[in-house]
Amino acid sequence: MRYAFTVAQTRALEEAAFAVVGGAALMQRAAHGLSVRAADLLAADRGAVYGARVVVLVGPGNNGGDALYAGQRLARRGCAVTAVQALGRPHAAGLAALLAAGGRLIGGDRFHDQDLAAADLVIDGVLGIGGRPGLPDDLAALIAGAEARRIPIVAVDLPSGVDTDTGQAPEGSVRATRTVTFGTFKPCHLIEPAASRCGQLDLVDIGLDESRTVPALAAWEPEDVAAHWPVPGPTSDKYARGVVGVDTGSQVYPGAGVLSTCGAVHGGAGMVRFLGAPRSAEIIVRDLPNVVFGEGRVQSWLVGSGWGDRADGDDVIAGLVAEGLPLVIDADGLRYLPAALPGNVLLTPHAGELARLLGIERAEVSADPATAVRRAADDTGATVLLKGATQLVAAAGVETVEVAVPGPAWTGQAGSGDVLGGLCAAVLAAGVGTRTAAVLAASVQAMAAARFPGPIPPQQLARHCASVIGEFSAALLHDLLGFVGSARSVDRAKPTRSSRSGPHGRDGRR
Ligand SMILES: NC(=O)C1=CN([C@@H]2O[C@H](COP(=O)(O)OP(=O)(O)OC[C@H]3O[C@@H](n4cnc5c(N)ncnc54)[C@H](OP(=O)(O)O)[C@@H]3O)[C@@H](O)[C@H]2O)[C@@H](O)CC1
Ligand SMILES: [K+]
Repeated sequence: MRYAFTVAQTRALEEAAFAVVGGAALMQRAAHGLSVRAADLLAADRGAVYGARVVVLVGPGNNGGDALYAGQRLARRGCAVTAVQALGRPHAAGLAALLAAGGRLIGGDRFHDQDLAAADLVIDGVLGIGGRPGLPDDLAALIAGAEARRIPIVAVDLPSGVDTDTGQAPEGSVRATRTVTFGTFKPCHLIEPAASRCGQLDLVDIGLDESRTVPALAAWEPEDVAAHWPVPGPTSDKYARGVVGVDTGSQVYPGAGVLSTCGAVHGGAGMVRFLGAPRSAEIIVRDLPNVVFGEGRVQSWLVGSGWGDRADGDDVIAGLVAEGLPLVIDADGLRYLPAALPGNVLLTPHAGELARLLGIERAEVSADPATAVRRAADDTGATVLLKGATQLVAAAGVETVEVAVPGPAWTGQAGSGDVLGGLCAAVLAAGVGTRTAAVLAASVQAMAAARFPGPIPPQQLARHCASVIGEFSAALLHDLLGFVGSARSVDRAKPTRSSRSGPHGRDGRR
């Protein structure tokens, strides 16, 4: 699990550490970690650190200070280091240290694209957590030149130009090969589009103590998903695995009914009851013969996908909410919400649907998705899974927003959301809590897309989800019985106390 803290939280953590060791010591720790990772990159790329030509883009704050002190260390290891005054006046002590080690400083107006031609590495120390989003055009053009020449770029703390707390990345923000961050992750490391501008992420321990601060984000990793997936035990029957009731699809959108059922089946439900559109049922009976159609015992419900306009939408949802079972409300079902919902109701909007729910523009959701999803949870009382490039889950009254394992954009296609609704309902039927179920389902779909990338139709991707889930099971059998499952490739880590509820208070309430 990776935890991220906002700028305000990071500043408070740094203040506390300052009081113990002083600001200069923290900067030296940061610069040391940065220089070691920059040197590793140089050694890997060109076989040696000695003799490398390093360009350090320096801004006016401590981010530039970190970069200058790292430049000093690289100069001492035999690199030719040129600091470029990219923005404002550089950190005075850091600059003096670099110059004393043999580095040099050039004014930004005297450094041009062609001067980059010989560089082996660019260090981006323009802006850190004190930065406002966006970079001046001439600086953005210089950075674009380094990217075009495929010169590796190491970002100090975060890629300059991005919005630290929201993950927005205005045109011209740095796209790094590697980002070396200090103390804690920040939201921009985990939320798109900034996250993919970080390249490889490294966290340097500078001695911050975040254990008593509730994180803004908790990002799941594949081993967390494997450790929390509800794998059936030796005595589990279909009711232990869980029965999903599905009321989806319509005469106009029969496919959504089929795909949501497909998601529930391949997500591991013990049984799926389809009670949705007759036209969907005609296809399901042929393609998924294990699905049943009569009323009966159900442990979670999935409704809304492919409904279109539905005259009894309000009544259906009100009735299921009153029943009290875990309930997934997807797509068109989101148009029929009662005023207040309990936390075991999971809403699965994409950005446009979330905007409609909140009565705001889609662009506002995209500008700060973590705030939007948390507000939706607080306003409705439900748990909310925001689908999209970064999949976020928020529960009412809970400060920390969960981030699902990211995957390739191949899941961005019609039908993916229907399958995801089914996956969510399957995990809920197995008895997993709503927030965790939503993160597990979104993560497994992303992991399947990462394992089997390409333009794969959603029903086939659902089958690949089943393969990924099967590996969690193979890992568990290995642990239980001591044999090596042939398909084992997921490293199954036992959840630690801290990853379940721990010091970061994943269940922490405001
Ligand atoms: N604190 C610590 O303990 C540690 C901190 N560390 C390091 O410090 C970094 C944070 O340092 P920082 O606070 O000095 O902020 P930083 O981002 O370097 O620059 C702020 C300056 O930029 C300016 N400016 C902003 N946006 C702009 C824009 N778009 N265009 C133009 N100018 C803009 C802004 O101007 P102003 O807002 O005042 O007008 C201000 O002058 C952090 O990321 C980490 O690398 C590590 O050493 C570990 C210990
Ligand atoms: K930076």
